[in-house]
Amino acid sequence: MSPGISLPSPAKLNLFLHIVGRRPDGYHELQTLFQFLEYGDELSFTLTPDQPGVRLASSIPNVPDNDNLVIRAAKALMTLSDKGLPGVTITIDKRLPMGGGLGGGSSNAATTLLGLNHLWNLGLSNDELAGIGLTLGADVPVFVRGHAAFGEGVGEKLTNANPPQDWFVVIKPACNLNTGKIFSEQGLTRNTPRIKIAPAFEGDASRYRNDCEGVVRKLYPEVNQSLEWLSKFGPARLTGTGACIFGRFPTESAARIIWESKPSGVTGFVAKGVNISPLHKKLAELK
Ligand SMILES: C[C@](O)(CO)[C@H](O)COP(=O)(O)OP(=O)(O)OC[C@H]1O[C@@H](n2ccc(N)nc2=O)[C@H](O)[C@@H]1O
Ligand SMILES: Nc1ncnc2c1ncn2[C@@H]1O[C@H](COP(=O)(O)OP(=O)(O)OP(=O)(O)O)[C@@H](O)[C@H]1O
Repeated sequence: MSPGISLPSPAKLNLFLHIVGRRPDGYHELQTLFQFLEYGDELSFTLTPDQPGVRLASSIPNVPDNDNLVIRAAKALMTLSDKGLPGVTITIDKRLPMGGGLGGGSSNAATTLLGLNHLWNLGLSNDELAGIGLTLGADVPVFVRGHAAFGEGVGEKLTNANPPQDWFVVIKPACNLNTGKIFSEQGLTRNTPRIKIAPAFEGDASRYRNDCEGVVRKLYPEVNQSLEWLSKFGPARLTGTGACIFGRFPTESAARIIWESKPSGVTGFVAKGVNISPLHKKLAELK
């Protein structure tokens, strides 16, 4: 049996997302609050000393392996090392909807960076891994660092935060949504005044919003309908550029009661918000 490990690749929520400006390269400057969910994909890494290189046990639908963030992250690490590294087969057990604003691809990239740093004994620091992660996507660094955080810039300037670890009902409306398209919409709010990060948010993200919500609601009636339904029970909001939305509840049972009353055909899940990533909890157990 070849040595290997299995690691969680959790989802994130943007508890709020403000667009505060635009950089000369067209990217939007954000202020956001990231929290992890105790729910996500699972990645398994099996070393294959007799077979060099990195490969997926099976492909993800509609994502060529060379574009898969897992392969891109593994290759980025491989090129950094001059050691003869053993090959690895990576299995992705996907639970997170893709293109849902839950950061599944970015989280998979971060789990790969941390998992292979561990398995290959590369000794890279989380700062170094976050730097590599940023070249793969703006949301990768927060998953690498593994602590709930305020994100600024495009989300890479991180300040640790401790929002309440509530329970969430997450709904995936039946539409697929493209981040680039939402950020290029004319009607998008791009001038929300910057807020002072600490301690203004302490414990209460409910007075903040997601600036993408207006255009997403207009373009995707499915998102609008889901938000209308979920907001009957408390504040409900979009995560990232959507399409997923979430409602916050103080207890698991409160969240489950609402989940059980969902209209037929609605998909999603119930999960706890956590300030330390499940990935980092698992890695700490392995040390
Ligand atoms: C929406 C968030 O999930 C919030 O956490 C992230 O900001 C998404 O960041 P990301 O994963 O880097 O997004 P991508 O899917 O690579 O971005 C697709 C496209 O959206 C636009 N984009 C993305 C992020 C950003 N801050 N400003 C942008 O204008 C860019 O045109 C980019 O080419
Ligand atoms: N391992 C992967 N898992 C999911 N998507 C991947 C992966 N590798 C590449 N991708 C590509 O990335 C796109 C975005 O996927 P992801 O699940 O990260 O979306 P998201 O939840 O909207 O992320 P974000 O909140 O960062 O915008 C997918 O549509 C897919 O083409």
